[in-house]
Amino acid sequence: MKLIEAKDYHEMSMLAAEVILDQIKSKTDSVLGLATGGTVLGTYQQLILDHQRNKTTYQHIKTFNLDEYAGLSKQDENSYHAYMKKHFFDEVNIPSSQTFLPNGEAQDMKAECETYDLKIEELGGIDLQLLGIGQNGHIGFNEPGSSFESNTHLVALEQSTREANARYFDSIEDVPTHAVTMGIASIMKSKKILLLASGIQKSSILYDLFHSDVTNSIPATILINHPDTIIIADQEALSKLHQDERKMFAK
Ligand SMILES: N[C@@H]1[C@@H](O)[C@H](O)[C@@H](COP(=O)(O)O)O[C@@H]1O
Repeated sequence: MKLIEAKDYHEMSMLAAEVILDQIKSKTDSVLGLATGGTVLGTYQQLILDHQRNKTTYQHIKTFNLDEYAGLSKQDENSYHAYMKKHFFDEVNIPSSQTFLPNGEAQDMKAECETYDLKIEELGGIDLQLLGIGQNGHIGFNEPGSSFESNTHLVALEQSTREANARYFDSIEDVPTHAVTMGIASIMKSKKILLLASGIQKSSILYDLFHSDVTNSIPATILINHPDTIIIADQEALSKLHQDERKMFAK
């Protein structure tokens, strides 16, 4: 795991966009694993700005999102389908036939998950997976206790996760209780992983991430076993780590 320290949210987003653009430039038909949430919004904004200024093309890019709420229609403004369309897909020249998200309304969820994993494999696997991190250490929606062997599956969301995401909904009761998420094994198969963290609310989990052994009670700790993981975090998110520790992890 290589740590890159950013001054603030804006710098984190700019650095993250650079990593993604390097990937796209080195392989114009890259398969990108994408994330939702507040942390990655600025990164999408930077990619859109670059697309407008430099005409970087997404014509041959394929994308797979990490997760989707169960039971929300694609049109629901809180669905991750709607988030991706609004904040990224509609703003770059990516053909919609090349963007994939789990279907949270699938009748047969097991079949949906299997098909999703197969599709990723069929397109050659994920070259670069973008990740945020939950305050409880979840990646995607792999909550504490998730198996490291899991592929795409249906999960029950922790109350704390529903509370953290309630800010987007009218009330906590409206936050779905379940979601479909790529599993930890699916995420670990990505050739490269880019995890972003910003803000004081992520400082405790980042401290734990760098100090804890690999444990499924903090799912993100598995990332230390991945050969090519970059973490870009801002100063607030790193504020519980000593300067010397930050230097050590930056190597
Ligand atoms: N399922 C998403 C994750 O993919 C995201 O990384 C995380 C952090 O969200 P945020 O960036 O808004 O803090 O929580 C959500 O629940």
